[in-house]
Amino acid sequence: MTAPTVGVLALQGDVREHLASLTAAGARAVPIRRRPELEAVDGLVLPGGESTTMDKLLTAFELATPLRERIAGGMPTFGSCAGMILLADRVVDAPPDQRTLGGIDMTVRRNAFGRQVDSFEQEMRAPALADDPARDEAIHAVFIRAPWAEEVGAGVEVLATTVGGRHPGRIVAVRHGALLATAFHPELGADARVHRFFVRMIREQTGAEARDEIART
Ligand SMILES: NC(=O)CC[C@H](N)C(=O)O
Repeated sequence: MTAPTVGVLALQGDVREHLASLTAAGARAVPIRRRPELEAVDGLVLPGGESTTMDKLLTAFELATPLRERIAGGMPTFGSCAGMILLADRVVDAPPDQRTLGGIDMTVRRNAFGRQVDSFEQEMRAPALADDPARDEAIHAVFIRAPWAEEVGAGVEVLATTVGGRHPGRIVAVRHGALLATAFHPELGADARVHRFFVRMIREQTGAEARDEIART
């Protein structure tokens, strides 16, 4: 199968790192700033950065509505950190006028782990994200002013929770259908497992669409 084309929203945040991780995961990775570029991708990454700023830039670049439509239409989308906030249906501890793109039935708390100085790294068990789920390998997770999911709806699969530290047991990776979110930054460092997981999600989705198309004709 040819490599899926995966966009990285390139308005703000750590775009370059996601492009590199997606390439390492076998995708054709492209930065996205305009609507026609968005229409050409099989999946999209919403990078970390600052969700309030991204919200404003999405409106300024006239991307908010087309993005909401594509996400609602089933485009596989992966949000990390600020991107996780953008994918949440509900946000707490955010400015009252902050909007999200939505899609994942969860409430996310912004800056939940504390301020910038409270940023931390830890090894987490996340077998669902591994290349081989039978091998329970630890994932090295980097949290930078990260959110957590305060509550998730019935259709949301929890993929990872924090261990130890000041805030153990917090939900920091979820999947809801074609949508994936992590509170941490898998694009920092050489481990492309989360991006490979996302590329597999896109391949599953495009494979299913191709089978539907054949069934219709
Ligand atoms: N590293 C990050 O993406 C931080 C997210 C940031 N705290 C926000 O609210 O958007």
